[in-house]
Amino acid sequence: MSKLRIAIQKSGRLNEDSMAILKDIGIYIDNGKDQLKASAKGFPVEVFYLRNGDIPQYLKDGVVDAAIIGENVLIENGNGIKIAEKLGFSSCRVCIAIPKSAKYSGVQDLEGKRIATSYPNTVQDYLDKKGVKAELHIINGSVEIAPSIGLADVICDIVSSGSTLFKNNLKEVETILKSEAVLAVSPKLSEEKQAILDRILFRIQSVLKGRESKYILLNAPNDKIQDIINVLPGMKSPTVLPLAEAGWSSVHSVISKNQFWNVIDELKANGAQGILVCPIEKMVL
Ligand SMILES: Nc1ncnc2c1ncn2[C@@H]1O[C@H](COP(=O)(O)OP(=O)(O)OP(=O)(O)O)[C@@H](O)[C@H]1O
Ligand SMILES: O=P(O)(O)OC[C@H]1O[C@H](OP(=O)(O)OP(=O)(O)O)[C@H](O)[C@@H]1O
Ligand SMILES: [Mg+2]
Repeated sequence: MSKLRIAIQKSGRLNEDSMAILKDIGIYIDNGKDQLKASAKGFPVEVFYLRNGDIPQYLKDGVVDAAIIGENVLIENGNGIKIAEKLGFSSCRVCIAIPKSAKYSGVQDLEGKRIATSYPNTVQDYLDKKGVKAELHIINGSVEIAPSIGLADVICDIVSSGSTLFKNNLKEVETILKSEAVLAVSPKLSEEKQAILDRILFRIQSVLKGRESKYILLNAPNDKIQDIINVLPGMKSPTVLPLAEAGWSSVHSVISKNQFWNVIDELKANGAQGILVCPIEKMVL
């Protein structure tokens, strides 16, 4: 039986979360140090440890079938590669930044400027769309230093917290795109491998739904149960169980992680007590 070849970043920002999601979907690998390829136990998958920047070419050539990769790298260099799922980690944006002291009134101010970047295709596409001509300088790292050493007037690089820009006396003036880690798929995927990928996608979706949800349990007087149910929609409908103490019930439900703090006051106002909020490992719908 053939195995699905999945590439993940060998080391860097995506490695740890990529390993974690594989583990959460039941793909266990013995990742000995310096191992570049490993077979999963009990599942038809082989994991390849590669440089993030090299992965698009491997996908295009069908050397690997799928990969966990930054969406920004696919936009830069991934024509024809499809995204099967957004994975919700390594969120960042690709931005244009200029020295803090420089004036900026719009994208036309980039005309004729020297722009240092590791993402030349992304920047060129953006400039073409805006009808601006500039000179690109391609560098592979420490892009933010370029203006202070006189290599460029402007940079285009990844921004997350903004602290690298701040430390280098730069300010963000344009956001070109937003990115997060994604599961990308080779255009050369066979039908047999598509079936393995479908099983993986189903598992990933269960893990992602679990990550964004919480299990909530609370106690409330019976005459308040309907009000509480109205606040807590749940997956289908909440479970209501009688407590040993007469006149009281326990309500169990699932709630979006982001909704919880918005409804907590309403729950308390409706007489909820002993509220427990627990993580959900997987959610199969
Ligand atoms: N500061 C950041 N915050 C959040 N995500 C980031 C940040 N910097 C990069 N990323 C995301 O993580 C991906 C990997 O970044 P990282 O710096 O680890 O590797 P790289 O040097 O771009 O690639 P390679 O594996 O080829 O060396 C980027 O493509 C981007 O999607
Ligand atoms: O907005 P921030 O939170 O400061 O993050 C942005 C920085 O993170 C990335 O660099 P990284 O640390 O990955 O170093 P690298 O250039 O060696 O890849 C990116 O290239 C920026 O320099
Ligand atoms: Mg980096």
